[in-house]
Amino acid sequence: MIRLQNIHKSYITGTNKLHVLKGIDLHIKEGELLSIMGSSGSGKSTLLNILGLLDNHDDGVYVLNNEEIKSMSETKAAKLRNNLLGFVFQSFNLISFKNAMENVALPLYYQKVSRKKRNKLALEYLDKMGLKEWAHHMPNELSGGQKQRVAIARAMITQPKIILADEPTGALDSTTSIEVMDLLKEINQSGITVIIVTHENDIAHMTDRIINLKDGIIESIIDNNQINNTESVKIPIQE
Ligand SMILES: Nc1ncnc2c1ncn2[C@@H]1O[C@H](COP(=O)(O)OP(=O)(O)OP(=O)(O)O)[C@@H](O)[C@H]1O
Repeated sequence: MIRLQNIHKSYITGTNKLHVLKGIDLHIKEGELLSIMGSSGSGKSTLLNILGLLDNHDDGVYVLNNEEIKSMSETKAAKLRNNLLGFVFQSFNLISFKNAMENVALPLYYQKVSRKKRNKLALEYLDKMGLKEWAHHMPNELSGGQKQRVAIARAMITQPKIILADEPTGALDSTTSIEVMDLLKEINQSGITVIIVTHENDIAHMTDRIINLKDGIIESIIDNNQINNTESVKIPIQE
């Protein structure tokens, strides 16, 4: 589903060049639940933005769903982004003057789906997230966990194959974090690939694999399924 080969990314500010990703090699299988960890500034969000086609890599090969990204036009990349990917953010990014149903329906507005159909679908997705009664409430009337579930419903309404979540539990207390993770796990069990950036060990250990980034390279990969099934712990990176 996703193959990264020797991905590099630098940011240039004024006369300074900051080399953030220094050769990332990674293969993510369809249906995987994966987390990316690493200290602040290690390049987690940069990597997620590249995976989500929100930013370009400078060098290396990125193949998404059998298509190489670098040689792709911006229009094609936007189409792929809209059809294949769903995004969830730490700060929920809900529109404050639209109710929960309208927030969930928004991606379908851009796909020119009729108001009646998009509201019907939004209600279905809110129902799946256990939020049907909250459909007509404004974001400021919802708890953090409810807001994140609305944001997840919004990410799911276009039926993406991959969900990219940047610190989805970063603004939530621990009980609510587990609830949101359980929801993302359920989504993953329906066959959707889920990639989560997190600072929290507990959250990362709920995923299949943990990618540890350090200074722009993958320092180690932890296979949680192997840990659960066997004695194996860390898989060293082979250069
Ligand atoms: N658009 C940009 N322009 C210039 N520098 C940037 C830009 N985006 C990120 N950086 C820098 O790149 C480095 C990596 O940033 P990134 O956000 O990927 O790290 P991170 O691991 O996600 O950090 P955090 O955990 O704090 O969110 C940081 O030093 C950051 O300041």
